Amino acid sequence: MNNVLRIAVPNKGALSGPASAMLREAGYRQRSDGGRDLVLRDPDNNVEFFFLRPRDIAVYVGSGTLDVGITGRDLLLDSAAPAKEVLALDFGHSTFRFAARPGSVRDVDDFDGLRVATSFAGLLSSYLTERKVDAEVVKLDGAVETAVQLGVADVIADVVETGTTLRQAGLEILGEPILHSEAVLIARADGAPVDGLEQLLRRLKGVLVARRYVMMDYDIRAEHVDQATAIASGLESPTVSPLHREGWVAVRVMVPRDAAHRIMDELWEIGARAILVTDIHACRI
Ligand SMILES: Nc1ncnc2c1ncn2[C@@H]1O[C@H](COP(=O)(O)OP(=O)(O)OP(=O)(O)O)[C@@H](O)[C@H]1O
Ligand SMILES: O=P(O)(O)OC[C@H]1O[C@H](OP(=O)(O)OP(=O)(O)O)[C@H](O)[C@@H]1O
Ligand SMILES: [Mg+2]
Repeated sequence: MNNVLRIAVPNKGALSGPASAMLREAGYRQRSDGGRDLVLRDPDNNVEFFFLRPRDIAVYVGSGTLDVGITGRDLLLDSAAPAKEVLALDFGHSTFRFAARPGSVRDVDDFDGLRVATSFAGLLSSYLTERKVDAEVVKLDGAVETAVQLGVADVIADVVETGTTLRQAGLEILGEPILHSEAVLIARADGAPVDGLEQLLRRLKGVLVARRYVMMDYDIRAEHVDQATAIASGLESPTVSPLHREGWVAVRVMVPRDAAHRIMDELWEIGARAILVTDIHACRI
């Protein structure tokens, strides 16, 4: 029997709900909505979940206290913990950006001598060093946008999702994004083997595919299959089965969810009929 896989999961905040939803879709036990358990055992799957602050997760995983965890790429880099990203999870997307009062500062290269407030001091300091900018980093815990108004900083560097918080604080984005972030699965940086990690990865990749793809079935005249396959080629290769109706075949193919309607229109144009789209509930690719 393998060792129990110990998985760190965000206990609150923007990543908490979506992380639990993804694990549930991957077949694991999770806390009920609003649940406050700190530890949850899932003996059927030989795993244990530890609900922790997302900012601390890279520290637990980096030190080897826990085997793997789900956190934000920005938080992982900010921690400088010896942990590495093993899979991007396609939720919790955000950018990490500079903002200031409109017209006050033009570019990062003009930051010398200015005060930049952030709750991601590690991430910001490495960026400023890399860009050879000599600015003062003001470390705050949150509500960073208010720092400019209160005169504590000239510029802020913070997480931006919709940009609403910045606008409400009368600030404007400045320069290029420092980082594009999303939720990621992390493990120890030294790549030491972890019992059960391969299975967890297969399950999470299965959820990503089930979310991104749909199954498409259609009937078409056999001589048009090559043309149809050029429109929708599938992950591997489409399944083609004979139909009772002479000269026709049934085709089954996975297509990207966001392209499904365009593909249906194009298939229809070349003579496909009875085109059906269904969700993929779960898969292992
Ligand atoms: N709208 C958002 N606001 C904050 N963090 C976000 C948002 N969207 C995605 N994230 C990501 O969530 C992580 C921050 O989560 P965390 O739980 O620390 O902060 P939070 O959601 O702002 O919660 P809190 O209320 O404790 O500040 C980061 O990786 C960040 O990139
Ligand atoms: O671009 P938006 O969609 O407005 O989202 C980004 C804002 O949301 C988060 O703040 P949160 O409410 O978590 O407060 P905090 O700064 O205290 O963490 C984040 O720190 C930004 O301030
Ligand atoms: Mg926050």
